[in-house]
Amino acid sequence: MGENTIIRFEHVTKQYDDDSPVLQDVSFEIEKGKFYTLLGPSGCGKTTVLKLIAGFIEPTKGNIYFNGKVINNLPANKRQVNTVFQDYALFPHLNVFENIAFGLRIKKIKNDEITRKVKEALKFVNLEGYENREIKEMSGGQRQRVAIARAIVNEPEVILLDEPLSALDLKLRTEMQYELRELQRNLGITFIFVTHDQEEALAMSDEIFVLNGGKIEQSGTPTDIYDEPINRFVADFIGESNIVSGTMLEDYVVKFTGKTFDCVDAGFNKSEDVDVVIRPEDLEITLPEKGKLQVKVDSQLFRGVHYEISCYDSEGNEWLVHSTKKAIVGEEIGLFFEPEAIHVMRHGETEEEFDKRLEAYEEVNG
Ligand SMILES: Nc1ncnc2c1ncn2[C@@H]1O[C@H](COP(=O)(O)OP(=O)(O)OP(=O)(O)O)[C@@H](O)[C@H]1O
Repeated sequence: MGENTIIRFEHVTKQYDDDSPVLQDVSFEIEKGKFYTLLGPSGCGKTTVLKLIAGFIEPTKGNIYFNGKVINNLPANKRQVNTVFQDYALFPHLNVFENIAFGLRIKKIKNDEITRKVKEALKFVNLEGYENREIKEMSGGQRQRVAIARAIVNEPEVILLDEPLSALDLKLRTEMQYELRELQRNLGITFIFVTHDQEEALAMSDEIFVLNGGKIEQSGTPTDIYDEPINRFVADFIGESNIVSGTMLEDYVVKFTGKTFDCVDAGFNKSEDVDVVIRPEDLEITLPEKGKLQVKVDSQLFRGVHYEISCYDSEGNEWLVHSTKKAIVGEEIGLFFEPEAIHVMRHGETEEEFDKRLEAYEEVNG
């Protein structure tokens, strides 16, 4: 365990009743002072991970460590963790000041100390002077900030945020993404943020854990995960992708859509069936004879910065292209891409298997 590790999950399984486990043998480490995001589709177990960290539920198997100590059964109020809920869970009958002061009053902290701390927390979330406002007089974004102030006023080591931006409209949501990120940097507290919105995860996080069906599919920085998805699920879930089936003929040579291409991937079995990913922004529109693939333009949407162009090859695969150049619907065009744009993935490979394969390859090939 690294010296900066604050939370560690060691083979954690969570099962409710006799149902199949909602988390299965999950292991990961959270470091101090970073912004983490748990990303995945509805029901994949994100909230369950948060509840285990907060102490609202206990693991069925495995261990959870906080600063090196097992905390599996430690009551929630004994943990250095505060949660910001999706619906903010503010007290409607208390004003802003009393909402934020609530936890401090329970801890029997002196009045002048409470006033100082609440004011400081309000300053952090840009709500100075709002102490006496009623909750019902606050907008969605302001309530969000009160909820965050209520969490940071306790000076926890970790703040858990369960889809805290999902109730906000798009513009406010984007503003709050910046604010939250800034706030986390200024406070230096570990944030663990839950979302099913991949763009939000990419924009905000130091590290992302991609969850699916109670397991972590991949973890890494936003660029790691975007540029090197390890399997079809991650590629499909993070950003838009063109994913086709292919065959790895030998190291650095892959075949798909009936053609052979140079690529930068290696370490597969000879003639292994693989999934091939190319991101829409890595495809360039050109003349048919200059393209590596020949396709027919099916439809086109203007997206502000780029055109989103949908094309089909002769085998019926769809190719999505993001281009600043316009295409003509119904026309034959060529698609050009560099070898680096091709990402080859082993069917259903896990992160552990991926790392092992790479290690084994590097051992043999240096
Ligand atoms: N108390 C419970 N008893 C039984 N099953 C539960 C309980 N809480 C959650 N589950 C189940 O566990 C699974 C994971 O739920 P969880 O809330 O962790 O998912 P999530 O990824 O946060 O989903 P969402 O994005 O929809 O909130 C779901 O299938 C859910 O129905």
